[in-house]
Amino acid sequence: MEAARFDAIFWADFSGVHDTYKSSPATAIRDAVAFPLGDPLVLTAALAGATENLGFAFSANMTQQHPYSFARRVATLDHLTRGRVAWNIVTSYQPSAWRNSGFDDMEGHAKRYVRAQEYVDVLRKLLVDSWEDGAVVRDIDRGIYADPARVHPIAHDGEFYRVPGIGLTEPSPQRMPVTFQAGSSNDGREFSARNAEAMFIGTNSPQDAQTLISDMTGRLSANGRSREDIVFLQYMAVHVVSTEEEAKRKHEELDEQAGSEAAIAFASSTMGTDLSQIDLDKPLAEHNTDSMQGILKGFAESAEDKSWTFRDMVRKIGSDRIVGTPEHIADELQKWSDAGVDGININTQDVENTYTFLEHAVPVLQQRGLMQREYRNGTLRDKLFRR
Ligand SMILES: Cc1cc2nc3c(=O)[nH]c(=O)nc-3n(C[C@H](O)[C@H](O)[C@H](O)COP(=O)(O)O)c2cc1C
Repeated sequence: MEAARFDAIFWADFSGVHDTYKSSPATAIRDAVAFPLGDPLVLTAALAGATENLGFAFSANMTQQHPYSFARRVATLDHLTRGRVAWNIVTSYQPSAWRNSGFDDMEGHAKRYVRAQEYVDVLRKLLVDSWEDGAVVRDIDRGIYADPARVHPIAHDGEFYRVPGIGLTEPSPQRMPVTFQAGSSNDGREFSARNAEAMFIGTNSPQDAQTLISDMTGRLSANGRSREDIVFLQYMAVHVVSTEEEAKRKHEELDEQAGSEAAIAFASSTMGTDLSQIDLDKPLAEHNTDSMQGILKGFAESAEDKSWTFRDMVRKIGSDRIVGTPEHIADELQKWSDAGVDGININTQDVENTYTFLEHAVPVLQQRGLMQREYRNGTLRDKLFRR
């Protein structure tokens, strides 16, 4: 990926099993639905020394670790990678994840974003405010490592967290990891407008992306930020094939996967609804969920006659896709770029397809100016924002 000059690799992550479907973890275990899961932060540490420019974006939800220890781990990774880490701030729609961390149950949608805000605030205080610039003196002659007058306790006493002390880690190249966020409900957008430097979007068309970006531009400005302070990344599965016949076969194979029990189990968790209890051909209409609201609403509203069914939604959660020759892929991605989307979170779905993409699609995308040919210097933040 680094040879192809990707900005970053992204690891999704969960801290529970997807067990909403049939009220059981059996399907997730049998069909390996986001299971088993290693720890992306540990993987990042292992890959730090094998790479120089590739960014590492990982999801981490706020139930998993207290912000004090998470701040230390993230800062250590930022040191190890010399400023190449990004954190996808996840509020977690998975009841099992909350229970695994000692909560009786998952908190409600709005409250999860309130908790996430405080979590981010604590992280920022520890990583940015606690140590002033210049606090590290490292004066061997005078025997001084750091100036105590420039390292401050954060004295945080909030609704969810209490952290009186100082950050434990020496300031890292980026201090705060680049912040990603993927929720697109009203609360999710407000949260992104305040905190995110990258937003994952799962809109249904370049036009819908344009509408979302324009809505976000207003929200950013209401928070004293601007369009230039954030990048929008549409997520998309991409499959390289060389003929129409091959494309047809690939679509059939992917349709089959998208309708599989594994896909339904994952969608059940995402939608907060046991889909084994629902006629999948029923229109989604006004389905309400405490789980993933933004994408569901965007999807339901994208069909003017509101005719999308639960089965269509399962497919959508399995990811929109482009299947075609490298030139076709470039034409399609150009449409997203023209709509103002800054990048694509490409899901190549399996290792073989990843290599096919690297070999055949990347050169065409680079030729069209849709992918970079060289990295910029600096941290991941410098690279993403062309500083
Ligand atoms: C591209 C993308 C990646 C996501 N990755 C994760 C993840 O790794 N772990 C997780 O628990 N949720 C993940 N989510 C879910 C979001 O963090 C968020 O909870 C969800 O989109 C619901 O937010 P909303 O109700 O505000 O729209 C992801 C969502 C998207 C679109």
